[in-house]
Amino acid sequence: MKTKNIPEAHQDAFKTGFAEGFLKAQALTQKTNDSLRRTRLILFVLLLFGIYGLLKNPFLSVRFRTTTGLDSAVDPVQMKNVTFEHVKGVEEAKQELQEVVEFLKNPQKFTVLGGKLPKGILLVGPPGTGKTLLARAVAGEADVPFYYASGSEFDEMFVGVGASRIRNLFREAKANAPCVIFIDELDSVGGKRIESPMHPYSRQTINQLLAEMDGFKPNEGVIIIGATNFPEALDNALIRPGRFDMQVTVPRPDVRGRTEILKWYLNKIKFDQSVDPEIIARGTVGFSGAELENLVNQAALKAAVDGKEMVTMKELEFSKDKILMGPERRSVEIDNKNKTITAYHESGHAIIAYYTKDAMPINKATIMPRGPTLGHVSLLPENDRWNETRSQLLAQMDVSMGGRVAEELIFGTDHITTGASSDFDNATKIAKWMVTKFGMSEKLGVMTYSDTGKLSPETQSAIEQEIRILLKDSYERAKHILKTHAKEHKNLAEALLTYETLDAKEIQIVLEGKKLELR
Ligand SMILES: Nc1ncnc2c1ncn2[C@@H]1O[C@H](COP(=O)(O)OP(=O)(O)OP(=O)(O)O)[C@@H](O)[C@H]1O
Repeated sequence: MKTKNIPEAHQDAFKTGFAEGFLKAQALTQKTNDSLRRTRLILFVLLLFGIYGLLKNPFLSVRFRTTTGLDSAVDPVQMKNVTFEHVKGVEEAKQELQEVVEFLKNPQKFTVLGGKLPKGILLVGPPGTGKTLLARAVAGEADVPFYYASGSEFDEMFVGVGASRIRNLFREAKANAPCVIFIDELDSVGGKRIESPMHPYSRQTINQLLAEMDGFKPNEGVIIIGATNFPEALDNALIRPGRFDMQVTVPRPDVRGRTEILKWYLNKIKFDQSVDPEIIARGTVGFSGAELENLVNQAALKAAVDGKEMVTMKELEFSKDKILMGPERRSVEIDNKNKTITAYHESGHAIIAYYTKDAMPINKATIMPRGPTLGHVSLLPENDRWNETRSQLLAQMDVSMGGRVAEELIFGTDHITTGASSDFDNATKIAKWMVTKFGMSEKLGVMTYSDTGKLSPETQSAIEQEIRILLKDSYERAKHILKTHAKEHKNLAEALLTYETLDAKEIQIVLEGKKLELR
C-alpha cells in the first residue's frame, strides 16, 4: 500500500490502524450474520410449531379435511340406549328386522347353517316415520357400533372425494365388525340422475359404493341399512341381489300406531288423567311419528306458557289444530257481522254431520280464525278409513254443502259469501272421483276415466252432467236437513258466538236443547 500524501515516517502507523479497523469491521459483520441465522432458526422452529398446532386444532383440522376430503372422520356410535322398545307403531318393520339383529349378535353361527342374509337393507317410507330410529335400534338391540352417514355427504364437486369417503367409511366399519352402516338419503348418493355439471363425479361415488358392497363376504358381519323416501329414484344397480336386496317398508302409523306413539311421548311429560290419546290419534290421520312427537311437545309448551301444571286435552287439540291449519289468529279483529256469518256457516256443517247417518262423528266446532280460515268443524273417523262406502262419500259431500246452504237460508241469496269455495272444491272432487274412478255412477257404469281431456265430447259432457247431478242432490239434502233442524241450527250458532269453540259433548248438549254450563 502506497499512500501519496502521508509522510514516510507515518506510513507504518497508518498501515497498522487500517489493518485493525478492517479486522474489527470483519468481526462486526460476522456477529450480524450469526444473529440473523439464529433469528431464522427460531422463526423456522416457530413455523413448525404453528403447523403442528393448526393440525391439532379440531376446527381447523375439520376444515382441512373437508377441503382435501381424503381423511373424512368416521366415528361409530354405540347405540345400546336405543332399542326396538323406542320405536312405536311399526310392528311389521320391527319383525322383519329382528333376524338382522340375531345375525349381528352372532354372524358365524348364522352362516354355519348355510343361512344367507342380505348385505343391504333398504328402509322405505315417508319422512319422519322412524327409519333412522329403527336403524339405530337394530344396532342397539345387537349392541354393535353404528356408523351414520348421510347420502348428501358423498355428493362432491371434486374428483374422487365422494368415493374416498365411502372407502374410509367401509374400511373403518369392516375393522369394527359386526356393525351397522346407516346411509340416510340413499337416493342422493345412489340416485338415477344423469351426470350434470353440478354432480360431475356422482357415477364414481355410486361405483365405489357398489364395489365396497360386493367386496365383503356375507359373514363378515357388516350390515348396510339405507333409507330413502323415493325408492323409485334409486339406481337399478343398487337394488340388485347382493346389494340392497331386502326392502322394509316403514309406513305412516295407523290409528293404533299413532295411539302408541302418542302414549310413549305423553309418558315423558306431565299430563292430566282425562287425556285420551286415542281421540287425538283418530284426528291425526297421516301424521308421522316425528309429527306426533312434535304435537305432544307443542302441547307441553302451550301448557307451560299458560301457566298450567299439566297438559290437558285442550292443549293437545290446540297443537293438533296448529300443526294442521296454522296458528290461531287471535289478533285479527273480525267484525260482528262476519262472526255471525261464520257461526251460522260452521253450525251448518255441524248440523249436517250430526243428523246424517253415515257422516263422521263431530269432534269440535270453532269460529276462531286459524291460518287462512275463519272457523272450522273437525270430524273424527272412528277408525282409519281404508275403504269408503258410497253413502259415506255422499255424507261427506252433504257436510261440505252445509256451510253455503246455511248462509243462503239465514241471510238470503244476495248475501251468500265466498267462504264456501274450499267446501265446493272438496264436494266436487268427491263427486268427480265417484263418477270417473269409483264406478259409482249408473249412467257411466263401472269404468274408469283417467284422462278426461282425451274423451269424446259426448262422454265428457255425460261425466259433467253426472257430477252436477250428484252435487245438486247433495245441496238439496243439506237444505232439507237445515230446514228441518232450523231451531237447533240457530241454538248452535248462538252458542258458538258466545263460546267460540265447542267440543263434541258441548255440541250434543246444545243440540239436545239443554243449557251449557257457563265456562
Ligand atoms: N315410530 C316412531 N316411534 C317413536 N318415535 C318416532 C317414530 N317415528 C319417528 N319418531 C320420532 O321422530 C324422530 C325423527 O324420526 P327419524 O329421523 O327416525 O325419521 P326418518 O324416517 O329417518 O326421517 P327422514 O326420512 O326425514 O330421515 C325420531 O328421532 C323420533 O323421536
